[in-house]
Amino acid sequence: MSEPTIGVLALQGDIREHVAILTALGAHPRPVRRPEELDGLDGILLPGGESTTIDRLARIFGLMDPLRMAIKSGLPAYGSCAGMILLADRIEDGMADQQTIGGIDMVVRRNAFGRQVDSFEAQVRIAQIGEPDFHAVFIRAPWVESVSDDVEVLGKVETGEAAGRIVAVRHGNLIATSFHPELTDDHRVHGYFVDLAREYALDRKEHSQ
Ligand SMILES: NC(=O)CC[C@H](N)C(=O)O
Repeated sequence: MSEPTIGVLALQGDIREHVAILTALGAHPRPVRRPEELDGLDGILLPGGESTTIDRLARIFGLMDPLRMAIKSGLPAYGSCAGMILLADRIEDGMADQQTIGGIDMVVRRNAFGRQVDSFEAQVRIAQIGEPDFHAVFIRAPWVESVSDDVEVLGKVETGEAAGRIVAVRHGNLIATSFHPELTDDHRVHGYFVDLAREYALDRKEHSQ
């Protein structure tokens, strides 16, 4: 079976780590900086970093509308941390003119876990990737404040002060996590996304025959 080609938005943030994991999983990662680099993708990964910077650069590079169109047309996407913010239809505590790509019908609060805990680690249970719980690393992370009925909650924080907060969701072909799975050796979240991109690629091939 041919493996999916997955774009990694390469404007700012943890690009290299995601490319390495996607490669280890057998997918074909491709950095995306220009609109034409979205052509022919089976998925796109939006890395963590700083959502205001990524938004600003995406607008400068003319990528914002092409990304919106690609996602509207059904392209699978996975956003981690700042990437989660980019996939949210609405944000709280954003910068005054901050825009998102949108697609997931949810409200996400930026830097939600508070200044005292800029970063922390906690267990997250995600039924779709199985046991054991995912050991998640959060860095100035957002949380999901609320979701519409169309959004599936994939995971909540299980341990510590933030227990109960929604930190992983799926809406159609869009997945988002508050945490950074590229910083641990557990590749199950990336694997879940690669599976989604592989299915999308197969579907597209069948429909074009
Ligand atoms: N690690 C991250 O991606 C942090 C996200 C960052 N706080 C933002 O608002 O974009």
